[in-house]
Amino acid sequence: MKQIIAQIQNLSHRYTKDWAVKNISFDITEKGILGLLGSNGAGKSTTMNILCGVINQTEGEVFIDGINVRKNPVEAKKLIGFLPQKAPLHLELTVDEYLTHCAYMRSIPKDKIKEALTRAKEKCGISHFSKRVLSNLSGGYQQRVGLAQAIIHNPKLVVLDEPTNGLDPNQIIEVRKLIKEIAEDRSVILSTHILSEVQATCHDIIMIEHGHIVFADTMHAFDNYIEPNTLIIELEAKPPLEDLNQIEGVTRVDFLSDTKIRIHFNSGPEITKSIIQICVEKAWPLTEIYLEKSSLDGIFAQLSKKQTPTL
Ligand SMILES: Nc1ncnc2c1ncn2[C@@H]1O[C@H](COP(=O)(O)OP(=O)(O)OP(=O)(O)O)[C@@H](O)[C@H]1O
Repeated sequence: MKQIIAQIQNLSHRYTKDWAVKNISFDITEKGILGLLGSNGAGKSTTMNILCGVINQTEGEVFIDGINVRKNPVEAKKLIGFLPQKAPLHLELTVDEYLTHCAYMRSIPKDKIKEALTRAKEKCGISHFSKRVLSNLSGGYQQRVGLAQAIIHNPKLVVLDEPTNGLDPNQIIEVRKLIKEIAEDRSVILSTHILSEVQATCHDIIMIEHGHIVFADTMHAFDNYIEPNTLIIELEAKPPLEDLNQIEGVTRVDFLSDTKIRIHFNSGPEITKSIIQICVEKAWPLTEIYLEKSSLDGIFAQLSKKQTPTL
């Protein structure tokens, strides 16, 4: 059984009148990446900031390796590395100057700082930029420096708030790869509003909406749980609408062009068989058929109709 490194118990927080998060509970297991997925304003940053002891929660408790973050923040923070949504970089410093500053802030003994810098820089692929001023690095490399400061003290848990936000597609791929490498030695929790980010990097997923957990399980369970409810077909000629509407399970038909059609259905994905069958019967030359992945909004709509499993 996997060891638990962090426990979030009945966590609630309100800044003013409304609850930003309400009664959230989950565990973070040792090693691997947990994705916290939610749309803007769902409560991801609030949860992360409480987890890292940046703000104190209104209710509930957070334990890192058994240490209560609210009651013993100094000890708890030694176990956590944090890269907030806006990386806390000092752009006028060189990589070495900045990471040395971070090492001091993390109370790393003076004689261990060089070793800590070398290890973090190697892990994050920035050793060759040691003397480079941060403002002269690309966004992707600045984010690597942000990740290096998060692991400078070799924490057991690394918390990353929207770590690929604002990066270009190539930088996103590189940073995701690096996050996976970082998670080989420790636990990582990352927040994002992009489903594909979680699918590309995480083993477990927690979906949060309006401050509540709406789904919590493995990524594998999530992929099996979320069923597509639209598919696209492409034919060589326009088929009669009434024939498509008569297929069992079809709820709506949208013509994207004369020959490309989106079919909404409320039965299982086996509806593809019925569609192929009617194409054969009616001699409609079918050139393409595929199930569409649900959008985040679509998934939230599906989840709200189903009973939600939690970790
Ligand atoms: N300092 C604050 N004062 C008042 N309300 C806040 C504050 N910070 C966040 N909120 C509110 O709390 C709720 C949750 O915000 P939070 O930033 O945690 O969401 P999020 O999922 O991280 O969204 P985003 O991706 O946009 O950062 C939102 O309604 C937000 O407006």
